[in-house]
Amino acid sequence: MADILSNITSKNGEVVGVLTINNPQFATYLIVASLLILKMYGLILLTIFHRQKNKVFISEEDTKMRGDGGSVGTHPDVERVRRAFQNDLENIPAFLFISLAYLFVGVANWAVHLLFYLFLIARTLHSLVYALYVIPQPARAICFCLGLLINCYLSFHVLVYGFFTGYLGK
Ligand SMILES: N[C@@H](CCC(=O)N[C@@H](CS)C(=O)NCC(=O)O)C(=O)O
Repeated sequence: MADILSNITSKNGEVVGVLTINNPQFATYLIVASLLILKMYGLILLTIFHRQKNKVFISEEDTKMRGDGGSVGTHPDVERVRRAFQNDLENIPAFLFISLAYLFVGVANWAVHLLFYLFLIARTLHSLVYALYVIPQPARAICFCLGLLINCYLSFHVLVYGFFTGYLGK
């Protein structure tokens, strides 16, 4: 294990464990993961905002919470944010898992920082151009593809590492 971790050093230059807080790679994971989750909750809040604004609710009992009416139904603004959230669900949980596994591969700090922050930027922009500002394509497709490429790269790297190091001991 020591050789895997030999290039993970803290700010003081000491070799640190993968899942310790003074490992800058793990710190980046914690920061990016929590920001991504907060971003997803931002979309949930935006869904609630559009439901309240347009008085369209998901269940009968919700319509009775307001004195001024409302109905069970949907609205294009609500559906747009829900699609953005659904797309997050298709991409972010995979990142949360594979990026954590990637920390065990033992790569340079800059690679982790670059890939993780790029993913955060790509998914944040995806939400902004899809749910908030409705920017014409290919803006959303570019953001999506960047996130997808990073997830695929991380998965491939972890796969190769798992195979060669785990199975073949190289
Ligand atoms: N589940 C997606 C798969 C393809 C995908 O994620 N495309 C990106 C770039 S065009 C996207 O933002 N799709 C919109 C969406 O998932 O609502 C879909 O049906 O579109």
